[in-house]
This record gives sequence, structure tokens and C-alpha cells, in this order.
Amino acid sequence: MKPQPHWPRRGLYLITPDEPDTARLLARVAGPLAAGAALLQYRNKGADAALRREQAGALLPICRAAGVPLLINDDWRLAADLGAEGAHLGEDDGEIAHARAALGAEALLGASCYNEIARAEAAATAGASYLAFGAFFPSGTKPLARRADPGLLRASAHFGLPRVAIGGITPDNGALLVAAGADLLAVIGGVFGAPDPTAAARAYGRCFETPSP
Ligand SMILES: Cc1ncc(COP(=O)(O)OP(=O)(O)O)c(N)n1
Ligand SMILES: Cc1ncsc1CCOP(=O)(O)O
Ligand SMILES: [Mg+2]
Repeated sequence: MKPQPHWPRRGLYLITPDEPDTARLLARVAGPLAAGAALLQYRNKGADAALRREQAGALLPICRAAGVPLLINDDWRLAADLGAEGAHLGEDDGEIAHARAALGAEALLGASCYNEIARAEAAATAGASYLAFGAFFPSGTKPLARRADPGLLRASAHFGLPRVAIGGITPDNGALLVAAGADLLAVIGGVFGAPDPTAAARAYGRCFETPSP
């Protein structure tokens, strides 16, 4: 496989909240995006296909203007149709290998590995761009998410892919995941549930102040 283009492999990986109003979604995302997100994932579990297309399409120009890659949750075909940089796929969202074959070597394709090294192994072999583990902490967004141990981050270093941590991550608990090997911290509630989402997004920078292990 061709090496992937440069993309920020360390920092805050911002994920959108379930916001039904597109104008409001853009207004909510603008500040945190400008505050220093490495990646943005469009995720709206309450939207139908038409709204997802509308909202992801509306996010694309603001991501381009900010220089932040846009990934689409669950739906690599929508990412391809819109010309977004990539997609994030979980266990019910299709095969990384199919998405890679369709989108090409330059697409950013993330894989949920939950709490399983075997899943990480399979995703790495299939051509994933990064491996996501979690939930590491209780998540208000996804209360039933299975839980993972930070040791998994260390144990997956040998795949040579960026490791993403997700689930209940705050500016206060994120540093321990970075110390355990997380390259990117994926966050919804810690930013969009905060009284000042832009300040909250900026606060995650603290988690990355020590050099990566
Ligand atoms: C970066 C990142 N990691 C994990 C997930 C979860 O994906 P999935 O298990 O498919 O669950 P849903 O997000 O679809 O509810 C993610 N979206 N992003
Ligand atoms: C999609 C997902 N997968 C595991 S936890 C989670 C939700 C993350 O959101 P939050 O940062 O609010 O816990
Ligand atoms: Mg999914």
C-alpha cells in the first residue's frame, strides 16, 4: 500500500454531537474546530440518510477552511460521495478492506477495536489508518460502550499505526491515556457538553504537553 499523505497524528480528535439542526451544528463546531482539532468526525446517530448527507456536506467546507480532515462515521460510501478525507468504521459498519479498495490508499480509515488486540491486528492487516480503543471511562454519550484498559494502548504499539482513545475523556483524565500510548483523544461530551466548548477543546492540548512515549 502507498504511504498515506501527511495528516495530524497527535492531538484532539473532535467528534460531533447528535445535533438535528444543521445551522446549529455548524455554529457549535466552529469554535472547537478552530481551537485546535487534529481531525473532525461527523457522527449523528439520530439522523436519517438525507440529514447525514446534508450535515456532512455542510461541514466539509468549514473543515477545509480550517485545514482539518473530515471523517464520516459509519458510512464510507457517503465519505466517497462527498469527497471527505475518510471514514470511521465499527464492527457493524462494513469492512475496512472494502473501504480501502474503494477509496484508495490516501483515504483515512479508522477502525474501532474496542478492547480487543485481535481486532486491531485484523484492522491493521486490512489497511486501517488508525486503531481506536475504548471506552476508557464511563461515557455519557454511549453509556453501554464496552470498557477497555489503558494497557491495551501500550500493547498495540507494535502495529505502527496511530492509536486513538475514546470514551469519557476529559482534559483531566486524557493525559494518562497519552502516557499509555494514545496519539489522539476522541471526544464528544468533554467538548460539546462543556459550558465553553471552545475553551474545553483548547484544554485538551495540556494532555499532549509531555513528549509521546
Ligand atoms: C474514533 C472513534 N472510535 C470509536 C468509535 C465508535 O465506533 P462504533 O463502535 O461503530 O460506534 P458508533 O460511533 O457508530 O456508535 C467512533 N465512532 N470513533
Ligand atoms: C462513540 C463511542 N464509542 C465508545 S465511547 C463513545 C462515545 C464517546 O463520547 P464521549 O467523549 O462523550 O464519551
Ligand atoms: Mg459505527
